[in-house]
Amino acid sequence: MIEVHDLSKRYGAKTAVDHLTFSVQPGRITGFLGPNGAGKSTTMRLILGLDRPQSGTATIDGVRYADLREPLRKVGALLEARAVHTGRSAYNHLLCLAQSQGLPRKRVEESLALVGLTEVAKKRAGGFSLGMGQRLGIAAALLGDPQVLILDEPVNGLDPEGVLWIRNLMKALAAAGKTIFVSSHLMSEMAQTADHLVVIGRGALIADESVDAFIARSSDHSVLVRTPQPSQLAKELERTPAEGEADGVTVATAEDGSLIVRGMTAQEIGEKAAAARVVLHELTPQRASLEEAFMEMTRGSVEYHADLESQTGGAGAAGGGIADAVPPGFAPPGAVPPGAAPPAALPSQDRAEPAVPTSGSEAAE
Ligand SMILES: Nc1ncnc2c1ncn2[C@@H]1O[C@H](COP(=O)(O)OP(=O)(O)OP(=O)(O)O)[C@@H](O)[C@H]1O
Repeated sequence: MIEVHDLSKRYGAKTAVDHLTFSVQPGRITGFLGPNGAGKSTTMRLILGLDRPQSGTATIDGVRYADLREPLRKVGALLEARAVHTGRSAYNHLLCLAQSQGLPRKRVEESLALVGLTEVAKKRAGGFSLGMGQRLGIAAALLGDPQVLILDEPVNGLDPEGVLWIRNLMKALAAAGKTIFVSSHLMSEMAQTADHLVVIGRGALIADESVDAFIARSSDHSVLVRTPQPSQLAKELERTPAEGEADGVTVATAEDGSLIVRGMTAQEIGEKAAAARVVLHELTPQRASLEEAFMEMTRGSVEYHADLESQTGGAGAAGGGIADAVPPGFAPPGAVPPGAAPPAALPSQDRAEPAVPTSGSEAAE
């Protein structure tokens, strides 16, 4: 189990992690979400002892990472994708890591097989594609057959088959009782993978709950209604509520003529329709997607808004422009938010040196 208690980290005037408390339980996949710059990577680095917090603690099964006797047997980590600059073969890269930790050579072969790199094991890792580099990083994380896995954006650079592979791998590991803590920007992927979510914004905790509870808590609940008498039903639903009835009901008409009702349950709508002798062809509660719930819940915590208005000549406001397609707070791949250089590129005076290599690709450099 990972336990984070009252953890805070500042870089100069910037608070990257703000009194964060949560725990990550074994036997399930915990997704770690937050807008760009929310502090996810910093939190993971703090858990892995790669940065020193100003206050608070982060422990793995009650022990700080730096105090773990055999860290790779306890925790495997893949930090955010970086280029693999190694002239070593994938095999030798893993072998160096294994030897530094007293792990048997057979774990190198097993890990390579697990991530599907056996055939290219003798090839120079520096020549690997982003996806192959990710697989190598995951092989390094799995080397010590650790109880806890910390994965920062593991699907980054993977093709659909690779995404499916890592999803199934994480599910199998969680089912085997391991603790899986994984960050991702891909909400649809997280919705299919995670059992539990820890959501942060501007370094502070926004949610620590199941995916279902998180979605249910987002305010966008609506019911889709199909009826041959839409205007009669809309009038019924929107009329001044009687004592004890739901207030603030809104009814919108979709392009296909169906009604989208907010502020009432499907049951209430059905009963009103029956009382008014309105025929219903469909009555379906609409569940927000994880992406919609995430946008709703993190709206106040998004730091980096792209200035889409100026790029689209205001088309965003009118609908149908780029602004409609790109969620706020999500920079395009490779874009660096203003003032937010990736941690790897920043001066290292504020970082503690890792006691042992933790992340795959660059660890043995
Ligand atoms: N070494 C550092 N020096 C200065 N500021 C830093 C450093 N590392 C992170 N930050 C800042 O701390 C904040 C949190 O960054 P972090 O990389 O942890 O966020 P994140 O949630 O992982 O973001 P993303 O989703 O974009 O990867 C950002 O504002 C970032 O600019």
